[in-house]
Amino acid sequence: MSGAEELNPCFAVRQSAEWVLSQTQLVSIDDGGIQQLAASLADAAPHFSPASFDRTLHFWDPAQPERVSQYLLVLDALNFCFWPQEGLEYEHLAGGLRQAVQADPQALHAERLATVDGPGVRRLLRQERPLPLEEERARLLREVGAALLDQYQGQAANLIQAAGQSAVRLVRLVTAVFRGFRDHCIYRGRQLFFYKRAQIFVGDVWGAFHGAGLGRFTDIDQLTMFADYRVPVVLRELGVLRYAPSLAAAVDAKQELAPGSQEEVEIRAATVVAVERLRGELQRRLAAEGRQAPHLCSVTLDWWLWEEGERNIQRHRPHHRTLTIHY
Ligand SMILES: Nc1nc2c(c(CN[C@H]3C=C[C@H](O)[C@@H]3O)cn2[C@@H]2O[C@H](COP(=O)(O)O)[C@@H](O)[C@H]2O)c(=O)[nH]1
Repeated sequence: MSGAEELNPCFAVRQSAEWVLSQTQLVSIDDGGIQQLAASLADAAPHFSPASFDRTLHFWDPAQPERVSQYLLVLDALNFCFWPQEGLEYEHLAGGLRQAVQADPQALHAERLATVDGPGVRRLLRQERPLPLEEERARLLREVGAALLDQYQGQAANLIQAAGQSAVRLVRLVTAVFRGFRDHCIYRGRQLFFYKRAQIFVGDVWGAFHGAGLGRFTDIDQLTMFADYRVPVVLRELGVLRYAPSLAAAVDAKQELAPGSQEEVEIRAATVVAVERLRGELQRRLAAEGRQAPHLCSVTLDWWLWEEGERNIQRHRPHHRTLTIHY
């Protein structure tokens, strides 16, 4: 491994996931499923674009890039573990925060974030009932507010600019500056990295700004997919991921899987590797057909898979359940 790779958190995610997959007993990747899914996506992939990012659900104002940046960092500081509350979904987080910023442009000012408490986060998202892990969400926001004030004049936009248009550098900065984004674990004596919220923040900045201005990155293709709890469901339903009977029974019975357990780690790692292999297969197919797919990358592939999950949410089997701040 070269020095540069040692510094590359996205490489660390790929390497971690590949290592886990070399040991897996509970989850396997069906290469026939990869081939089939790549064939079915060959017509859509050339149209993948950062511009598919939803600017109506999310806060967007072309005149306020700083405010958009602050919104996206807060969004992805809180973008985890909705499932303990029946009916609570990502759209309530994105939409609630958007309304908060539209109602009060200072709602996400770093000073406000640095002093927020649990009920304050609930009010920010316009939720009536206590949020899952509500005090943790408040602690994570206080950490973001304090660190922004300490190092970036309170502005997420300054943090983004400090990365010099490198997605890899921005993942490194986010995981260096904010403890809450350090999505890693020790498994069988090894440190494994997933960095889901740090990477999805970079993906969301790229998407919100349609790959221009603050959202311009020269290496966005370095990001991996975002190891959440939705995309594994889609890959399982599409015959790409196969669960051992014991794991399938636990997931389908909605039993909680402990963070860092073999079950949870194998699901997350296999999802990362499967999407990397799917991307490679799609790129090979399109190149062989002489077709261009300028924005085919793990980010746009991830978004397609996640939205495929949203489209089929009623019919798909349950997602795995891990109580965590990471995804
Ligand atoms: N891998 C991946 N995970 C994603 C997203 C998003 C939303 N991204 C939007 C922004 C731009 C794109 O166009 C997407 O529309 C949320 N999540 C994760 O899902 C879970 C919530 O699910 P549910 O309970 O159903 O709301 C939770 O862990 C959340 O962190 C994604 O894109 N990729």
